[in-house]
Formats: sequence, structure tokens, C-alpha cells
Amino acid sequence: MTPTPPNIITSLSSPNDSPTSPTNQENTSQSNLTAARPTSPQPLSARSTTSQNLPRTPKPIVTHVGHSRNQTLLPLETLRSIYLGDLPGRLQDNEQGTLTYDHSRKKYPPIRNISSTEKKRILVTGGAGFVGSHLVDRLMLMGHEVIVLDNFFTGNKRNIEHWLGHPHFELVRHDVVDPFMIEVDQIYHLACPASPPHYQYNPIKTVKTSVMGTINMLGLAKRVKARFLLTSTSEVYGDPQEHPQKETYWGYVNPIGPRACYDEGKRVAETLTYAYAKQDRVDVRVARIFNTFGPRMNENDGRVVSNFIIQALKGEDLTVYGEGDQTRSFQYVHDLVDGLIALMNQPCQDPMNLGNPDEYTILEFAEMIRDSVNRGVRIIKLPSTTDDPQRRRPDIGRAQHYLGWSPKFSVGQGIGETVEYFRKVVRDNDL
Ligand SMILES: O=C(O)[C@H]1O[C@H](OP(=O)(O)OP(=O)(O)OC[C@H]2O[C@@H](n3ccc(=O)[nH]c3=O)[C@H](O)[C@@H]2O)[C@H](O)[C@@H](O)[C@@H]1O
Repeated sequence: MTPTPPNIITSLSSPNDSPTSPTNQENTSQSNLTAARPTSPQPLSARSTTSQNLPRTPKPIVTHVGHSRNQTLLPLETLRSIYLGDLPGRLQDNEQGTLTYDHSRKKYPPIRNISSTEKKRILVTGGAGFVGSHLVDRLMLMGHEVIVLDNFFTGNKRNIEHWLGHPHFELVRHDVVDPFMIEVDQIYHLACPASPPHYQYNPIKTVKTSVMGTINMLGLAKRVKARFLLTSTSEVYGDPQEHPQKETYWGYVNPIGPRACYDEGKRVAETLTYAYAKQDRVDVRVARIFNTFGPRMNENDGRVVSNFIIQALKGEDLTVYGEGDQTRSFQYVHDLVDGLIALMNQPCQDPMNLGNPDEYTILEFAEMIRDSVNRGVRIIKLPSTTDDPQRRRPDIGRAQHYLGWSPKFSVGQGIGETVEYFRKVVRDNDL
């Protein structure tokens, strides 16, 4: 057990009492392999969650993302200038609070010029969301044509506004629960609320989005013969009884608990994906994404990284749910995007964990954020949430073997980058 520092206190109100609702409430849309295994699973009875025992791999500071071998290499600065820089052409009308544009001043980020045979038409569902918008940036910068579908339930037009009007870019307001037809070569299917308060806000809608949305996108992939990538989640492992989690683990999910709408929704989405692959020969890829953080997380997202950073920046208490000895392994969003693009463009169809195996207890993580952002804030303990997974860490042997991928960003560097982004958000929006 991690010793409790003196400025950690316990509070009585539960996070379940006042769930964070999405700000936009319109809510009508939305082989077994023989890969190298880096570590052996530990029996839960012998587990320890003290920071000294948790695995960490030291990593050098990252200056470039992507890989030269698949022409995705890019200076990190190019991406930072998109989400940290001021957009040329955007004029704020302070009195009415509306945004206006001077299109003559608008400049687009520089994209690669690729041949028409290399250029693909790529559909990204949920492309205005946190992960989706970073994926869109990378695909656009690579020189592809990108079509974004989003219902803006948790996504935000501002995340992709720098591409509006670009000849390679299209934005469609559409809910994936309704069918959609378009000619494309690849489909990255991300659309679904992902943070626990958001996906539990309207559980029926979350299940519909996962199930009907995935059927619609698989149907489209079948018709136009597009390659289809499902973004699944480590939540398919539930509250795992095996640690770390390998893709061969079937999971431990409560089918009627508050998380089931997301966990079971994604499990059915995986079932559908492999049914279409087997029955209709759809060319599929499945990513199981572990906890991911970075710029463009919604400030009302409710997940731990954005909560702690915003709380520390605003001088508020950091809210730890439960004792804080539950663990998570955090990956920086640019590593995930590298993994998704690598997964889409290689032949292996088996599910692939994408995550950073560096594991932290939530209490230790809170201390890290407090110490790096604002030493003056307290850490308080609130009652734990129902069915909160107690330990989570990906075994990434399969992704290392098939994609030659492993995360490059240390959690520390990612946190530094994310804090810089949220400082700007808090300042610009007067939060
Ligand atoms: O990565 C995954 O596979 C999935 O994990 C997340 O679920 P969860 O790990 O519960 O994400 P958080 O809400 O960020 O919670 C992480 C831990 O921090 C705790 N927490 C969260 C927020 C907070 O303010 N305080 C706090 O202690 C939670 O109880 C939990 O133990 C999200 O549901 C999904 O986006 C994602 O698919």
C-alpha cells in the first residue's frame, strides 16, 4: 500500500452522485499468435500496487512522431503548432461571444504531396473527437483525402476547424446509428463516447452506437470493399483476473453493471467485425486501446488525466475515487495514432492491444500531477465507482511483433505536453 501523505483527505460524497454530463446534450447520434511476451502474468493474490513494483521503461524525449519506413515521420513541432498555435483567420467577437473567420487569412498546415496511386480516401467516424481529430491531422499531413463523420455529442468542430475548406477534407454531421454511403478505401471506426461519465449518461444510446454504428460501417466496408478498423478498448477485459492483459484473455465483465453499455457494446462490435470478416470477407483490423490522454481531451471529459490536470491548474482538490490503489497504464495520444496507422496498413487481422505498459496507481498518479502542476492543492478521496477495474496493463508483445510498434513517449513527457495544452484552454476560456 502506498503511504498516505498528510494532505490527502477523505470525503463522503460519491462521484456517482453527480456524474459529469456531456456539455452538448442533443445526444441523438453519435490466431492465436506466438508473439513475444515481455512479462509473465502475475496471479492477483501475489500482486502489489506499490509504485516500486510497477514497471516503467525509461524513454528519451521524443522530437518526432511516426516512422520513416511508412512515410509517417513528422516533427512533433508540426503537430504542436496545430493544437497549441493560434489559428490564422479566426477572429473572436468578444461582445457576442461568436466566432467569425477571415478566410483570406486562413492558412492550412503543410501536407505531403503524394501520387494519386498512393493517395487514399479515408473515412474517420468520430473524427472530431479527441483521438479521431489527432488521427485526422496525421492522415491529412500524410497527403490523403479524409472524410470525417461526427454527431458532435462528445466531438467538437474546433478540433478539426483548421482543415475546414481544405480540398482534401470533408466534414459530415452524421450519427453512425443511421446508414451512410460513400466511396472510400479505408474506414477508421472510432465513433462512440469513451469516458465513463459520457458513456453512462445514456447507456441505451451507447449500446446502439456500438452495435448499430458498427453494423452500418461494416456494411459500408462490405459494399465498397474498404478496409475496416474498429477501435475497441481494454474495457473488453472488464475487471481483469489476468495481469498484464494479453489479447488471448477473454475478460471478466459484469454484463448488467453500469459499465456494461460500453464494455459489452464493444465486445459485440468485435463479434460483428469478425463475423463480417468470416461471412462476407470484409478486410478487418481491431485495436484494443488502453487509457489514452493528450491535448484535445474535452475539459468536461471526466477521465482521470484531464480531471486531475484541470483541478490542479484551477487550484482545486484532486479527486481520487476509492483508495487510489487501482492501477492504469497511460499512453500519449501520438503513440496511439502511430499504432492505429501501422495496424491499418499491415496484414494481421487479429485484435491488437495498443497501450503503454508503464503502470501507475491512481494515487501515485495524482501525486505526480500535483507535484508537477500545483503543489498547493490537496488530494481527496471519494467513494469508488461501481465495477471500477482494479488493475490494467497491456501486454503489447503482439503489436511489437506485427507492427514493430511500441510507445515512444514517457508518461512524464506526455503529461508535460498535456498540461501546456490545458493551461491554454483554461486561460483562453476563462475556466
Ligand atoms: O482505456 C480504456 O480501455 C478505457 O478506459 C477508460 O476507463 P477508465 O480506465 O475507468 O478511465 P478513467 O475514467 O480515466 O479512470 C481511471 C481511473 O481513475 C479513477 N478516477 C477517475 C477520475 C477521477 O477524477 N478520479 C479518479 O480517481 C477511476 O476511478 C479509475 O480507477 C475509458 O472508459 C475509456 O476511454 C477507455 O476505453
